Amino acid sequence: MAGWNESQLRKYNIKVDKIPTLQYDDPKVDSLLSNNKPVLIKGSKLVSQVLKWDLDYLAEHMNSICCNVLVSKNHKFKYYDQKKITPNMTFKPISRPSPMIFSEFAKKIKDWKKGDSRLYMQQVLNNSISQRIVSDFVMFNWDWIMSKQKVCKWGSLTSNLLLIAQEGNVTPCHYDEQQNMFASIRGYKRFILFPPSEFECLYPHPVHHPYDRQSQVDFDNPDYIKFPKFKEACGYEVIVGPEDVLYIPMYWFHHVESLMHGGCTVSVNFWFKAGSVEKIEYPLLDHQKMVIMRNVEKMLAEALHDPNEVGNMLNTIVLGRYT
Ligand SMILES: CCC[C@@H](CC(=O)O)C(=O)C(=O)O
Ligand SMILES: [Zn+2]
Repeated sequence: MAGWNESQLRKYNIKVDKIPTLQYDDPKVDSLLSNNKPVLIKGSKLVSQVLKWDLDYLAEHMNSICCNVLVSKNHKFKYYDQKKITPNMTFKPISRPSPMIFSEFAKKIKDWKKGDSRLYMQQVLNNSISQRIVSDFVMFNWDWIMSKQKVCKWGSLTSNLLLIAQEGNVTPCHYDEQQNMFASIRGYKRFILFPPSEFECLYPHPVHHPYDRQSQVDFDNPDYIKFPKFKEACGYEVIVGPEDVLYIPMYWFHHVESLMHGGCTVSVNFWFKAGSVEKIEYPLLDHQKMVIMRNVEKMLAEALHDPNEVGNMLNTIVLGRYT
């Protein structure tokens, strides 16, 4: 019945459990959402009006729009923050931005051969795209998604990213600081999610590194010497297909891949700001501890006036005293 099979998944040596799959009107959906627990939601019809968004349709209606496209020498598209690249830093990312007009992107995809650089379009949807795309966009099931935003007391919707990936593309393991309702329009994507409690097993880069929020572990070839606890990482796996909506809680790590031999995937995400916490309760939640750790790194870098001094000071504080 499923439109995919195991041979289309990349092989990793990671322990995974399942994520609950529920119908959109199941009352358990709201309790999982409100408790920052991932859930795959079926039947919401969030993007049912845009299932026609395939490469040809989008090329026809976005033809000359210049879009944000990433180019990678391999299959991984590891995001980096350009603002964190300092002049005296030697930073050589594998994937880099290469803006191009949609028709050029579509042509490169069609003509793509093994060995060519891979492409990944990640374009913010706004009203400057094109009349037709805007008129499709307003047909999303906004009543439903806004009702979820309300019941979970999330903050404002910040952006919708239109994601067009080649089969086999991977977004390596990272976390985001926003709530995410991820909708699949075409194709199948495999998600491996890890709760904030797995922080110690995933070794995110330092906050001041361009790869802030990204795991240092290469899932294709993990360095168990540098990252020994990665062996103990426990994740959750789910395949997201057309019309499915996956809730990715803020601060949950996620690895995402477009299934191999499955053709291009088209997805749209809905990023919401976190809600304002009424009052802090103890014990703290794991994601709140990630926020505290981020603030400690930021504060120390500020006080020391040099991000490279932060590690030394943290070691001085901890080694032989807290360990
Ligand atoms: C740039 C966003 C990419 C996306 C993962 C993917 O679909 O490849 C993701 O990580 C998210 O929606 O948070
Ligand atoms: Zn993400």
